Amino acid sequence: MDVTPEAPGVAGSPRAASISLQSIQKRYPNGTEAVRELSLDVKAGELVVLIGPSGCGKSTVLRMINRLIEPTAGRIMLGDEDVTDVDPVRLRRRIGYVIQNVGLFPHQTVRANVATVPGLLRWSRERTRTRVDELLDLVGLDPAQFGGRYPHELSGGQRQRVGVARALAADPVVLLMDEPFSAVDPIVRARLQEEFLRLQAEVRKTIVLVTHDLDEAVRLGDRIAVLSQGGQLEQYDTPAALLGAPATPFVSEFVGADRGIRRLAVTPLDRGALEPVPGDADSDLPTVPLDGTAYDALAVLLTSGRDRLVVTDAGRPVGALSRQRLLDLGRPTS
Ligand SMILES: Nc1ncnc2c1ncn2[C@@H]1O[C@H](COP(=O)(O)OP(=O)(O)OP(=O)(O)O)[C@@H](O)[C@H]1O
Repeated sequence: MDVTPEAPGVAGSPRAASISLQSIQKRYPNGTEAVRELSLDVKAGELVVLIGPSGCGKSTVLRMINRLIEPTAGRIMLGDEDVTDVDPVRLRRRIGYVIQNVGLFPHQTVRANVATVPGLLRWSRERTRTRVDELLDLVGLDPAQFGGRYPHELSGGQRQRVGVARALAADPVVLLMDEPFSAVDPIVRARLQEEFLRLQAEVRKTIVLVTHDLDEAVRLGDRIAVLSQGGQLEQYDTPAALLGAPATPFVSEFVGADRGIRRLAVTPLDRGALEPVPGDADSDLPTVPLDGTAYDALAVLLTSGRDRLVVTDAGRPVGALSRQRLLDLGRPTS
């Protein structure tokens, strides 16, 4: 099993811990088996997305990790520590949690909201203040401008950023996010996702994120866990592998007919997949840089109306791609 127990954080930020769910189960008193038996390992610093149809148990899995829901069976490890029976209140101070409508306290300022967990941990006023300002900066909100505002004085996207800052305030080793971007419109959402990826590159937390949006899963996830009813794990793979080789008919169906296009967006332009630059190539063939994706290349072909392009590295041609070759790259192997 390829699990890193802990990863060093960057400049001043502490570790991120791996998560190991071992045969966890949740059966409600009314007999509903929300999660029958699920085992899942998340590496330290990895961003894993849980996706699946409504009611399949995604939120239940997430809330079992911070014990907002008590598992009826199974074991949960954070790094090397078995936290199955650790006091849930203390556990939650090590685990950030971001939900759909953020759940900011409406009568507290942005600063006070972000300072919630440092307050519980009895940090000094000065340490808290420094940390809160640092986090507001990190999520792209000027502390001087936004620190004293109340949640109703913010846009949806800004509230969302405060939610993320609050969840990161006490340097949690794990961040759990339940549909964090679904309450904002698609344009704000795409921008938040992009900013969030930049933030994650900086803080490198272990993140488990629930979504029902496959594009979001593909864009954000290092790995994606596809669940079906009862928290059954259908496939756990990188976005490219999931789209390229769905492991079960359920996954095939779930990722849908347009997975070829989605797959192109996560397929790098590999030198090995390129065709030779034709000797008679006319010099005005469109170009795409080698560090782009197959999707970028297809977009160039479609907008230029040509059926071949040249791939360049530092401005020099290193190969060619025909439209057919590109479409083959998006074709599943199963
Ligand atoms: N308190 C409860 N008592 C009984 N059954 C419950 C309870 N909470 C959730 N369930 C059931 O457990 C199953 C899993 O719910 P869960 O909220 O984890 O699904 P989900 O995949 O997150 O769904 P969605 O995408 O719709 O949010 C559902 O069938 C739900 O009806």
